[in-house]
Amino acid sequence: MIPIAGTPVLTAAEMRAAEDAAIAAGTSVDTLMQRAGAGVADAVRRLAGVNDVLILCGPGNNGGDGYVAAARLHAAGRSVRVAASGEPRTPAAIAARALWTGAVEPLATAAPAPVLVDALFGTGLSRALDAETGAALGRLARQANLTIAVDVPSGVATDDGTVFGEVPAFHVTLALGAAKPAHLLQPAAARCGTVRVIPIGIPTDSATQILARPDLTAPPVDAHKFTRGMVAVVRGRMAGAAQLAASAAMHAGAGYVTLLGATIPSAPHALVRRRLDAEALADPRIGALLIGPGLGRDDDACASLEQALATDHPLVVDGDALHLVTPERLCDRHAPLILTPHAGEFAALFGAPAGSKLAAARDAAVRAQATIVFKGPDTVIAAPDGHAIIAGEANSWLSTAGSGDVLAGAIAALLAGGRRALDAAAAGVWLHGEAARRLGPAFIADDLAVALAGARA
Ligand SMILES: NC(=O)C1=CN([C@@H]2O[C@H](COP(=O)(O)OP(=O)(O)OC[C@H]3O[C@@H](n4cnc5c(N)ncnc54)[C@H](OP(=O)(O)O)[C@@H]3O)[C@@H](O)[C@H]2O)[C@@H](O)CC1
Ligand SMILES: Nc1ncnc2c1ncn2[C@@H]1O[C@H](COP(=O)(O)OP(=O)(O)O)[C@@H](O)[C@H]1O
Ligand SMILES: [K+]
Repeated sequence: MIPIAGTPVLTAAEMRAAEDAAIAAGTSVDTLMQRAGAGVADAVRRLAGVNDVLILCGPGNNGGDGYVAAARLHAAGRSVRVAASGEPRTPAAIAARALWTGAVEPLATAAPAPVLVDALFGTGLSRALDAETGAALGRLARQANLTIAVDVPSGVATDDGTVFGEVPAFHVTLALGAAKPAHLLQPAAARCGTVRVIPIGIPTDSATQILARPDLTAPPVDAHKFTRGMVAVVRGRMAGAAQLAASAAMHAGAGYVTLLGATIPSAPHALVRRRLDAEALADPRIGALLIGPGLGRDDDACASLEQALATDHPLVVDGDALHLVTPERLCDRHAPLILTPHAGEFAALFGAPAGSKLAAARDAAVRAQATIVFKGPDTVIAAPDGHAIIAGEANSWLSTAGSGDVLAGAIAALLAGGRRALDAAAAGVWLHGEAARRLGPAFIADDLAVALAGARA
């Protein structure tokens, strides 16, 4: 059982291709199923203790994994029963079924057990469970103390994270071979509980990875404020938003932060206030220019945005500014560019997302030739070269006004510090999530900005 941070994410088709490549190289489907079932049995043995186990087996290879796991648990002396929705239909699942010598109970009338293992459907699910199967799964899940899904909870769409009808929330999901988008994208991810990968001995490369803790070492001994990175934040109508972003940039490790468009000193005194003019924007030491938080959408906002776009600084575009640009206006910039839309801003800039959030973020990155941070309860970061990073579940108390401004400031600090755009965006999302995790419940965005420093440590 491997924790998923930093591991690859494969769609159903990519997983099938990896399995097919292993099969073409001489590993049989039955061997892969034995490895999967053995990994599941081992995990269940450790998680279930001495409690009785009920394994639900479906008609495909997910069900095959279930039969293998049942046979192995029985051989290990565990109390295990099997219930099925019908006969297995794939050759590998039929062979696996033959290894299980115990009874197979009808799913609809199966008695509950303290530990429920769902091996009904995996990556092959193409539509909603029939009403009887869905009801039985829901009933048995409610009556169990521990629920474990094999590969994915039955009823979630592997690739886009949608759910077909009612799907119980599992405690643990054992991803076979690699994590899939459904383990990270909502609403499916919330049904998965804790996700662990069960290796099945095949290479699983992918352009998509799960967010992992970035390298956040202290500045080198010879650092000075400008080598740590200078961030300039453009202030707009709602000054608080830009202040929050600037505070976040400071607490995320920028060496020098300036707020452009404000001249009256106020706390924090480390924040340098300057007029927004050509001279300030021409400062060659600016390592990242952030525009959008609280900018407004009036003529002044448009004028500020034009000024920012006329520079060749690395740029982070957030909030209102995302309503004032088009992908075509952005796509020929040469300097690094990061856009940080939430769902509404994404739709305004790129149109309603077609397909999964992952696919939509990737397409948007190509269209704007920018790194996209598509925010929400799940966050997808995508670069124009096709690489993508998905952040797992974050503290839902992040749903508070200004937390996006804090994220934009953190990303600007990491971009100014010299990271590539994708790395800066990923490190910013990680730091933001970690700060929220440390704060726990009901924090405000001001606290979140300050907590970035502790998260960095
Ligand atoms: N490939 C490999 O080498 C390995 C694969 N592994 C395992 O296999 C899993 C994928 O297996 P899979 O492709 O057989 O699909 P699976 O999810 O079991 O179900 C599909 C079956 O259900 C049917 N069906 C679909 N929707 C339905 C519905 N709503 N209600 C009723 N039926 C429905 C569909 O038939 P259909 O009716 O659509 O023609 C098909 O018969 C994967 O998650 C992993 O656990 C591991 O063992 C490692 C090696
Ligand atoms: N339910 C949630 N669970 C986890 N993170 C969330 C949730 N809702 C919002 N977030 C995160 O909080 C931030 C909100 O950003 P945004 O919507 O731009 O807020 P604001 O405009 O108020 O600053 C994003 O980083 C987003 O990913
Ligand atoms: K399953």
